Amino acid sequence: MILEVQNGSFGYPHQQKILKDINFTLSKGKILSVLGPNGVGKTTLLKCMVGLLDWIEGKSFLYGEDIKHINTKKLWSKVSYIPQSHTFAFSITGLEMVVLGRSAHLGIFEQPGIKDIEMAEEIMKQIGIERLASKDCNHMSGGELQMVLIAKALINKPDLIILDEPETGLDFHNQILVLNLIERMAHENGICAVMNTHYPTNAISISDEALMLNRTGDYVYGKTQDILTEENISKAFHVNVAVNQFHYNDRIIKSIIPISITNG
Ligand SMILES: Nc1ncnc2c1ncn2[C@@H]1O[C@H](COP(=O)(O)OP(=O)(O)OP(=O)(O)O)[C@@H](O)[C@H]1O
Repeated sequence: MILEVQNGSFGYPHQQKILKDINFTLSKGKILSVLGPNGVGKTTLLKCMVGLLDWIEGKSFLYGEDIKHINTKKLWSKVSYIPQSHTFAFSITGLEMVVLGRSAHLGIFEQPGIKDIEMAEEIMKQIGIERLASKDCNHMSGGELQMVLIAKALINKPDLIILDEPETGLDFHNQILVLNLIERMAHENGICAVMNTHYPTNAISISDEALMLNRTGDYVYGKTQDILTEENISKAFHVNVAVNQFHYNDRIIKSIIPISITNG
């Protein structure tokens, strides 16, 4: 077991709890999708699970060790976190951004060296984004930047990657690029991934497990196909949906289509 959350509850100061008694486990090479309506607490959950916010009650464990007791440097050498919004107040190239991902492995005053730069070049080559090495991150498209940020996460050689809405705002081509990459890093390289997503169809296409939050603070968690049902989605989002399944070449594809707002 790589990540485990036990009885996690959280609310921001002077506000009601938004996460109540969350429990889940994540094994090597598995992908967990977190879903739920806007503002329900998905980003908050990602932050709590890796100790960026403190659970009010409950705990997170990495390899069985309470995350609160893991030395920061050690924790961030095993975990990479890619937040949702990306704006940079300074000019930074794709290669420099990827090299920054090595920081958890460097000493406090240690500068990245030639080895780190070579590693960054290698990772960028592996995922097919060498062309972005000298491009300013502030001038990249959403899809290009997302791939650079995933490369930055991967150079850390993490056991767990947390991605907050990695495919939001990307066109179909870039969504597939990013999702394929997440799937490869998990299912071929054994890295665990937790991703927030607003796209149930994407969750169903790559994730092994799903956790869906709803506004009452309740949630459902389990195998993706058992969780992303018409009934569960309708309850969480107050929308009638149709879950379709069809064959495409030798694959079975599932898609989830929103139909109408539910009454009440
Ligand atoms: N630092 C904060 N202080 C107080 N309240 C906050 C803070 N950050 C988020 N919230 C509130 O907590 C709730 C959950 O926010 P969160 O960003 O976790 O939701 P989300 O499910 O990720 O939303 P979205 O799908 O819109 O990205 C929201 O009502 C939000 O306004």
